Amino acid sequence: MLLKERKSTLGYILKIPIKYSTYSAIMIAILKIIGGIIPTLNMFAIAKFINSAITLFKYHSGYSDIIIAITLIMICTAYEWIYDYLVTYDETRLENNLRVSFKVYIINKVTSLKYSNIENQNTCDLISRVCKEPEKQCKDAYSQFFDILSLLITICGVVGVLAMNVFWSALLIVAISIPLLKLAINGGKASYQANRQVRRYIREVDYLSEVLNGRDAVDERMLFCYSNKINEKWHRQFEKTRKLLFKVNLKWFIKAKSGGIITAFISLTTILILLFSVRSGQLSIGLFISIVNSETLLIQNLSWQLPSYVNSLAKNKEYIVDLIQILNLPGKKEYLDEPISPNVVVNSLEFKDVSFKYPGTEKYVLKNMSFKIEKGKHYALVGTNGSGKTTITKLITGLYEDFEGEILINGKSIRQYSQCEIKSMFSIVYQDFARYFISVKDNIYLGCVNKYQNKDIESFLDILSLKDTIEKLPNGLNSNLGKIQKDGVDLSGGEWQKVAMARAMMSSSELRILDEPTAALDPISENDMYQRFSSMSKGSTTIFISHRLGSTKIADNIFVIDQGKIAEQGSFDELIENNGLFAKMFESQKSWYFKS
Ligand SMILES: Nc1ncnc2c1ncn2[C@@H]1O[C@H](COP(=O)(O)OP(=O)(O)OP(=O)(O)O)[C@@H](O)[C@H]1O
Repeated sequence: MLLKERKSTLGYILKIPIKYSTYSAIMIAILKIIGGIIPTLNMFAIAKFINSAITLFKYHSGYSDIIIAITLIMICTAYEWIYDYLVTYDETRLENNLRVSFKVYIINKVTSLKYSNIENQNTCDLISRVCKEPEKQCKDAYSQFFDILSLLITICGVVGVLAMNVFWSALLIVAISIPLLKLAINGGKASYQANRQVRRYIREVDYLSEVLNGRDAVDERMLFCYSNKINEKWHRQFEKTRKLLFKVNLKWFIKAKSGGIITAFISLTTILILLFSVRSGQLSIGLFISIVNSETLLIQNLSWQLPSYVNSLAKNKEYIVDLIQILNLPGKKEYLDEPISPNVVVNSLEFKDVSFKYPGTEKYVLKNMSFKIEKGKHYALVGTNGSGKTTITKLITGLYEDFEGEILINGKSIRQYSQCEIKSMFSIVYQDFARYFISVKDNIYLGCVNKYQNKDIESFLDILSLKDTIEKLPNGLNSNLGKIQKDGVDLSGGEWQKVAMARAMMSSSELRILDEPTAALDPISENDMYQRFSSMSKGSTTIFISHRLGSTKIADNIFVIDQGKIAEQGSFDELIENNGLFAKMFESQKSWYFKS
C-alpha cells in the first residue's frame, strides 16, 4: 500500500487519515463543519427567541415562533453536549487505525532506506523526528485543520451577521484577524524549528541520563565516580533545551496576546456603538443580545483559539514536511525481503581497482584495492585500526553502492544482483554484533529466517564450547536473555559473542564473514575457536578479521591492509618469510601464543 509522494503538505494532512481510516476521518470532518455552523444558528435562534418572547408578552401573539426558536436552541445545545464525545471517539479511532497501518508503513519505509542514509547523522535526526508517534502527529494535524475550518465558518457566520448590521465593525475585525493569523503561522513554524534544534540536545540529554542511570556504565561509574561531572553536563544541556523552548513560546504568547487585546478592544467598541442602533430601532433587542454573545465568542476565537490552532497546525505542518522528506529518500522495498532460496553460491569474489570514500566525506578509505577470493578457502584480513577492513566487508555485502572500480561476484558486477540475492550469499558477525533480548534459541535461529526449521544447533554449541553455559541456564536453550523479561538472564561478553557466532553458523550461506567477533576471548581461546570454526566450515568460504595474528594461521591466504591498500598477501608462513609488515606485527604479538 504505497502512498504516492505528493508535494503539497496540506494534501498529505488530509490524504493520510482519509486513506488509512476513511470512516473516522470523514466523521471528524462532518462533525467539525457542523460544529462551525452551530454558533451562528444558535445566535439566530437566541435572537428569534428573545424577539418572539417580547412580541408574545407585548402583543399576545401565537406560540409557534417561540417554539421553533426553543427547538433550535435545544438542537444547538444538544449538539454542543455530544460534540466533544463524538469527536474524541472518532479521533481515538483515527489514531488507532493510523497506528496499525500508517505507522507500520513508516517503519517499513525507514527499514527499506539505503544503508548509507541510515548512517547519515542528518537522516538519523530526521528519522527520529518522524518516527515519534506519527499516528498522533498526523491525527493532530488533520483534526487541527478541521478545527480551523470550523472556527473560520463560525467567524464568517458571526462576521456576516455583523456585516449585515454594522458593516465597518465586521471590516475592522477581519482586518485585524489577518496579521493575527500570520503571527500564529510564524509562531508555529518557529516553535517547530526550536523543537527540531532541541531534539539534538534531547538526544544528548537522554544519552547522558543513560550514562548516569543505565546498567552498561555502572561499573565505570562506580569506579571513576564521574556522576557529578556528567550530572553538570546533563544539567547544562537540559537548561539549554528548556531556555530555547521557553524563549520561542514566550515570544509567540506575547505577540498573540497583544493581538488579542486589540481585537477585544475593537469588539467592545462595536458593542457600544450598536447600542445606538438599538435605541433608534434599527436593531432588535434579540439580535443585539445575540450579537453581544457572538462578539464575546469572536474575541475568544480570534484572540486565542484561532492563533493557537494555527500555531499547532503550523507545527504539525512542519512535521509533514519532514515526513515528505523521508518518503522521498531513496530506498528499496527489497531491503525488507528475505534472502532468496536456494542461496546464490559465491564461487569467486573479486575487487578490481576498488576505491571508496564514505558518503559526505572526502578521504578515500580504500584506494585502488584489488584481490580475489575463491570458493572453499579461508581468508584473513589484518591491518592496523582504521585501515579499512570493516569497510571491505560492508562493500562485499552490498551496504554501499557508491564505490569506484568493480566488485565482481561469480564474474558479474555486484550491482547486477538484487538485495535478496546478495543477502543469500553471506552471513556475517560484526564486532559490534547485536544482542537480542529474546530466548537463546531464537537468538540463534534468527540466522536462518527463511528456513526457520528445527536445525540441529547442538553441534554448533559444541564447536563454540557453549554447551555447558546453556545447560546451566534455568530453561536451557529456551532461557530468555537480557533484562527486559522477568526471568531474563545475562551472559558474559564472550558468551554473547559465541551466541552471535552460532547465529552466523545457522545461516545456510556458504560465505561466512567474522569481523572480530572474538575480541572478548583471550588470544589462545580465540585461536582454538577459529580452528574449530574453520574445520566445521570445510568446503565453505570464510573471511575473518582479527588483530591477533596467531589466529590467521588457519587462513589459506592473508591480506594485509595498510592505508586502504593491500600491502602484502600470502599464507602465514610466506608472510613471515617475507619479513615485511605482517612479520613485524606478528613479532610483537608472539609471546601471546607461547602456550600454543
Ligand atoms: N560511517 C562512516 N562514515 C565515515 N567514515 C567512516 C565510517 N565508518 C568508518 N569510517 C572511517 O573509515 C576508516 C576505516 O574504517 P574501518 O572500520 O573499515 O577500519 P578497520 O580496519 O575495520 O578498523 P578496526 O580495526 O579499528 O576495526 C576509518 O578511518 C573510519 O574512521
